[in-house]
Amino acid sequence: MKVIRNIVELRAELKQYRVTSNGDCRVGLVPTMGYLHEGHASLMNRAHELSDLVVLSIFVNPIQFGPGEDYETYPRNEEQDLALAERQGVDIVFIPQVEEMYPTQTLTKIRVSEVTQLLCGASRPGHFDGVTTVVSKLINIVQPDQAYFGLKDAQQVAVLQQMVHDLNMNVEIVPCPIVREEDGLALSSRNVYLSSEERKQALVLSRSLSEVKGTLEQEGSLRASEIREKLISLINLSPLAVIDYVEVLTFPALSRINDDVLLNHITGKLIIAVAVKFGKTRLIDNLLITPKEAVSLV
Ligand SMILES: Nc1ncnc2c1ncn2[C@@H]1O[C@H](COP(=O)(O)OP(=O)(O)OP(=O)(O)O)[C@@H](O)[C@H]1O
Ligand SMILES: CC(C)(CO)[C@@H](O)C(=O)[O-]
Ligand code: BAL
Repeated sequence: MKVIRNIVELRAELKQYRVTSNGDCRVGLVPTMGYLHEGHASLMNRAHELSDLVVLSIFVNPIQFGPGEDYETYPRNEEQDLALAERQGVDIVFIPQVEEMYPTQTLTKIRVSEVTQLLCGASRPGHFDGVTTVVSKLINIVQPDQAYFGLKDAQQVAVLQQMVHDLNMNVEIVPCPIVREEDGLALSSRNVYLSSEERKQALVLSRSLSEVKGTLEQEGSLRASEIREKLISLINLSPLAVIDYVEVLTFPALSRINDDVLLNHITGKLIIAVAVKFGKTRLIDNLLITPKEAVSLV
């Protein structure tokens, strides 16, 4: 496994690789902010299935954090990350410093409209501009055939798919399923911030989502507002939970659903997404469903 910290060297290494394989190789990019866990490992596994060379990037991207967010305290552990990457058979790990990615004042930003307006985009103004800008830079540097992202951050997947479509980027965004702890909590680097009581109560995210999934499977004719109300009352049973948002939207367009519409009349996918704060820690989780399929399970 090669650990590379600058762009010139990374480009040279990739060029060499492409020349030796006569261009007959698929390069896969797995962008992360480090503090790696089994959710990240699942992206690397998927990358080994579809790509021949796996490039992992580890970069805590300052421009996707808002003022007062946790950029400075975001968990970091390079040694542990390199051990996990090695175990996963990653070929190249790219770990740039902030000065390498943003050497002078950056005057260009990539902004996707509409799909960035609700959910995390509403709670974290400017966040997705930071994500789309850094992911564009990583795609330009690595020129991957595939780039792998987790559906824990489902809005991020929708935004990035829109971006590569709109900008004709020659890369496939590969969404990967959410990896959970045995008790259901979605893995997240930020779980490390939780106190033991907060960790127990954080289960309310996955449990309330499973419960509304069960309700949808049993009763087809529900409205988005009924799902939202049920989720809000379930989450509020946890005294430490402070709801940021609870939304039921179409996916990947991320549009609101008029309350005249019964969900079982919708043919496409829906996302039921929640963001909840426990103390200073903000956790997200979601469920992607196809209502017609959910109803036909009955
Ligand atoms: N539980 C998970 N299952 C699947 N993919 C995940 C999971 N957690 C993170 N990922 C994916 O890993 C990639 C890198 O995410 P990141 O480094 O921000 O980790 P994170 O655990 O999501 O951290 P954070 O606590 O900042 O949300 C993203 O594509 C993200 O969706
Ligand atoms: C995609 C990403 C690595 C960009 O910084 C980040 O948003 C993340 O970890 O999901
Ligand atoms: N995985 C999302 C990165 C962030 O919260 O900034």
